[in-house]
Amino acid sequence: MPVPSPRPASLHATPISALATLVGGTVRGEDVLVSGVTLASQDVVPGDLYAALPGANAHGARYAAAALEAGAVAVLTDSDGLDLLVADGVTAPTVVVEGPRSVVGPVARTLYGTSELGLRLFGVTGTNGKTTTAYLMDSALTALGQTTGLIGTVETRIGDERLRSLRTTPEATVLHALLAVMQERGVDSCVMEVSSHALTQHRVDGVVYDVALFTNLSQDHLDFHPTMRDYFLAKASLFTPQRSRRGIVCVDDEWGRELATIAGVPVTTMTSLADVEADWHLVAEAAPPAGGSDDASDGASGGASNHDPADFTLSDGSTTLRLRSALPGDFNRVNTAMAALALLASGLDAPTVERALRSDPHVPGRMEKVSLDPATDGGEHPSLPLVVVDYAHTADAVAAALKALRPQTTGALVVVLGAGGDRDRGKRAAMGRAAALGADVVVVTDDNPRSEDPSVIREAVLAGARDAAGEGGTTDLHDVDGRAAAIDTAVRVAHERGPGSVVAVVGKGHETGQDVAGTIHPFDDREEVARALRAVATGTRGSL
Ligand SMILES: CC(=O)N[C@H]1[C@@H](OP(=O)(O)OP(=O)(O)OC[C@H]2O[C@@H](n3ccc(=O)[nH]c3=O)[C@H](O)[C@@H]2O)O[C@H](CO)[C@@H](O)[C@@H]1O[C@H](C)C(=O)N[C@@H](C)C(=O)N[C@H](CCC(=O)O)C(=O)O
Ligand SMILES: Nc1ncnc2c1ncn2[C@@H]1O[C@H](COP(=O)(O)OP(=O)(O)OP(=O)(O)O)[C@@H](O)[C@H]1O
Repeated sequence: MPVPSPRPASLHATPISALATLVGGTVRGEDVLVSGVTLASQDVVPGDLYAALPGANAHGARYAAAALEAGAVAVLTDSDGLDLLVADGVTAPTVVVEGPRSVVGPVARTLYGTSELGLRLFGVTGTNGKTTTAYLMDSALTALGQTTGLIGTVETRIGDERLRSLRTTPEATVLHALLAVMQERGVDSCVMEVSSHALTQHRVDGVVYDVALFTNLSQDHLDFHPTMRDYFLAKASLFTPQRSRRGIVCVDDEWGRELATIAGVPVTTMTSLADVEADWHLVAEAAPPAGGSDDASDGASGGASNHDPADFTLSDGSTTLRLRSALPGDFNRVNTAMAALALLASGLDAPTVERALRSDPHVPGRMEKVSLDPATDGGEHPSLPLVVVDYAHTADAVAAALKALRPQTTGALVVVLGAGGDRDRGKRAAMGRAAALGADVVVVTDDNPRSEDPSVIREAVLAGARDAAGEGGTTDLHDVDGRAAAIDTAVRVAHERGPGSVVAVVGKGHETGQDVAGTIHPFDDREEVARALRAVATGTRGSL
């Protein structure tokens, strides 16, 4: 998949003097026309303005010469950046403004003509559930015949064109260009994930969401945000008139409840908890009888839609929607309900929303079932365990994923997990604890170790798992160096523990690479699971 760097066909060449006036800056040197803007020297298109921003590693002014070499015709920077340009002998026309990161959005909006968006824009934020909710909405809107755009962790999509996402939420320069291209291609609605990093770094400035959604908040990203409150306030900034028109807030956790009281735009609240006040209540219907529609051994590879139908109602006292979560787990009912309320808020009526959400979404790496294909893998293998690949990488998400799989487990529930290196260290033990409390067997292994020693990360996860023993957590813990070996171990153990065993491989979901010491090695949990299943099937063929 190509990296997203599309530019709209119609450009709004603008003199830098006009941009300086727009952002309250001054021009040094000649007034020139610019037709695009980028903040990465590697992405310059001739005629661009290069936004040289102060960074954690370096000041972007250090890359101005490279940007000009690539065809940029002017620079936007702050006074520190100007000093660096002078020191480096760079004499290009320059717009000087303090806090340049915060003006990149409005500049991009002017150059790409995105101030009046002719499409409906949804923004989803929260610690967990952004990708899933965005896919549910995208799939519902597509089912209604709309042309959709999607911007998120897994991919960026404009209609049928798929682009690789570098981040959950792109830089403002890329975002405005994407929205302009979507307008040109007749996209009706775009659903995008909005990360807390993006909100803090002004990546979505200059964009106003028709509907903003908040799913939940739990510990994550404390390597970036000093405290949970800072993390919360970053998320809350989406619910202000500069950034959205209205909000849908899940008030299942206390952060959602606080957000509903401080939001600067009208919000509709939703809860799945009986004792919490909200505009809309989600009520789960009785689970289908055991052995009902779910079939752990059916053959299709991938896709999560073969799980229990999990019907539920969503009611505000006068209107009741009857909905079905195509994905397992209580939390996916919440995601489906959030999607439903966002669609209602965008003007669709209740029967249309019900119908649209009946489509079967495929959400890559989110509770995605992986099994062998009978056509290519030598027929049915009914004794193999059900294996689910999921992106749970917070303690809350690990607990929720395991809770969702427990009802489908009549043997042992085995989990494979690790924790990412160079990221929030505080969540490692909590993830281990959640794993030991939720599963019968815990296989601790490597996630993306990045620059850290993988054994040190595993030990932190294991320490949390061991601590849970006093609270009834399992003591069946394994430390396995290497994720492929860990998946093998888990599949083998689950198979040995007998029919009805389930394996959850969590943490990397849709990812197709593993970052070890700065090198991305090809690695896809789903492929590794299929390989491990095949090995067990082959090794035990006589008994299958
Ligand atoms: C922590 C963080 O978010 N850092 C972002 C920040 O980097 P920085 O301040 O360290 O930048 P820097 O490396 O010092 O470089 C300074 C400037 O020089 C520019 N530069 C740098 C090198 C070069 O060759 N040419 C060049 O022009 C850079 O584009 C930058 O503008 O500003 C850069 C652009 O200005 C971002 O690319 C960068 O995102 C990094 C790559 C990143 O990984 N961010 C992650 C953590 C992130 O944003 N994640 C969230 C999802 C979180 C989640 O929910 O899981 C996301 O939205 O993806
Ligand atoms: N509403 C929810 N509440 C709690 N956990 C959830 C919820 N939705 C999904 N999860 C869990 O969190 C994991 C990540 O889900 P998803 O990718 O949808 O979230 P996300 O917010 O996009 O995360 P990220 O930004 O890290 O990609 C899932 O694999 C699942 O285990």
